[in-house]
Amino acid sequence: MGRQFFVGGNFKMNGTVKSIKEILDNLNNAKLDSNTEVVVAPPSLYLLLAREHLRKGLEVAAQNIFDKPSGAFTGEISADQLKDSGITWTILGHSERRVILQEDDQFVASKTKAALDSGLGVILCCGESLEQREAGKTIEVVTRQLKAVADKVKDWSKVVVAYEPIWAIGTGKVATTEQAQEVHKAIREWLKKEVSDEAAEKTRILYGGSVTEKNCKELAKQADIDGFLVGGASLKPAFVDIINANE
Ligand SMILES: O=C[C@H](O)COP(=O)(O)O
Repeated sequence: MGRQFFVGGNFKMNGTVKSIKEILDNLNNAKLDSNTEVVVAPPSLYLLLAREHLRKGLEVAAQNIFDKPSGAFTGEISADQLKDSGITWTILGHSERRVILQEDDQFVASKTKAALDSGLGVILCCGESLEQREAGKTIEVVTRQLKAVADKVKDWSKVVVAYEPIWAIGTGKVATTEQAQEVHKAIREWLKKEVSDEAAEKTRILYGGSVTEKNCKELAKQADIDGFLVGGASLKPAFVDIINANE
């Protein structure tokens, strides 16, 4: 299909100056598939360190932004500030923020619009809970999350969708290749129907949830899996093998 493979490393709230430099050095010194776009997302305190330390061609993402450009918003960071610091991507709508910090679809959509308006790329996360999956509501939940964004954003050229079933995140329970491909295909069909033919053809759809160097190759073979958003394994040297899963 010609979509460039994309692998994001979401460090979440992990790392120290020392350990993050070690992870970045490991990437800097590795032979990485030149056809794969690589983005790492350290905690916000370490974004500049990552930008300064990472070799050219490897990009840095924030794990979140606020939807206003500047002002009295204690503790928040804007898309413009990220751009100013050489950060080119942000993750948005991660389930940990949706669930623990109670971010709703509208807020995620508003932040996605703010990020895109400022020229950032967005890794837009979606995914269902185990309860929703067992109730047969996976596609309904995922498309509802995406629809809130589509209502505000028409140009999806800088959006990468990350499908992350909540029950697979950090649990060691990876979705089967069939489960993942089924949802990715449904997301692509939804993009065709609700956004555009072009968005359906070009939007990368990543899988996230207990991806490791062991399961990544099978997942990468699926027609609609265009890469991964990796949590725990992105902190380990084997992250390189996941980046190279599509070789
Ligand atoms: O953003 C990454 C996902 O939440 C996956 O995390 P995990 O690879 O630790 O399961």
